[in-house]
Amino acid sequence: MTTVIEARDVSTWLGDVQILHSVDLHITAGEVVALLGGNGSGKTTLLRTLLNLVPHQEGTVELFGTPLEKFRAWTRIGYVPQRGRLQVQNATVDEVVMLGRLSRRRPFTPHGRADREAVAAALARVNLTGFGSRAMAHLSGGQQQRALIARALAAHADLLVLDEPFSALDVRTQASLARLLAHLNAEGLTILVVLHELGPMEPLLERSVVLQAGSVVHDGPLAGAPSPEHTHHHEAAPGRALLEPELHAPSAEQED
Ligand SMILES: Nc1ncnc2c1ncn2[C@@H]1O[C@H](COP(=O)(O)OP(=O)(O)OP(=O)(O)O)[C@@H](O)[C@H]1O
Repeated sequence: MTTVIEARDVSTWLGDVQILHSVDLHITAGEVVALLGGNGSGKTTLLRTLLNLVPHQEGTVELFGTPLEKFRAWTRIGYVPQRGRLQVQNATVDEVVMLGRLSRRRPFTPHGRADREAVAAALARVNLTGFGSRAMAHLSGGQQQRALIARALAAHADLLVLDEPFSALDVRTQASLARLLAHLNAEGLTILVVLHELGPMEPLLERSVVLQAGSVVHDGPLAGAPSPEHTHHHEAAPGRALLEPELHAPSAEQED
């Protein structure tokens, strides 16, 4: 099995504060793994550490078998950040998806037919054909997520890393996004996704990793655990029990 992510004993400080404590994470090709945990438990920091967007002070990270410090094949990884972090509101959908092609091209060469075809094919795969000239700001939340996934597909990414892609999406949009991710996984894409609740991803998930205060407190299958929507029992699988306070808290975001 090809190892996609191998993190060992990773600790990350942001400023003076230690956020991640000796985190281990192993993901192999073709897996769908959910990263769960309460607010501030370090999920985003872990993603950003794995992608070398913040430095880690202890431990080792390998991506596709290459140490992070030496890893250059960034087109293999598509990162879909939290929507609040999206800084491309004024760009058109075509421009955003074309960003996925930038790193595949030699510097300063204009994009050619192959790039335009790759963008069109990626938009078709996420069902956004015809949306290319629209501004990102004018898309719905679900369509924005699809456009960002298309950017990764245009780059021919093998690994998709998504940070709370379902937040602020209505239930129907969540379900259709989950179907898209299932489809892409069936085609071979490995998926690491930060989730606040399992929701429509549950059938797709083989494994969950739960962070609490920057440490991994659960890493294993979801199978057999009672649904979080139907239980308050703390004998539920750790991956669920730890999420319960948030699952049952009213969420303003979901009223979007
Ligand atoms: N630049 C920073 N300097 C110091 N602490 C930070 C910084 N950025 C985030 N933190 C803290 O790190 C902790 C982990 O944050 P992180 O965003 O990784 O958590 P999270 O699990 O993704 O949370 P959420 O579910 O709310 O998005 C939080 O306590 C946060 O306040």
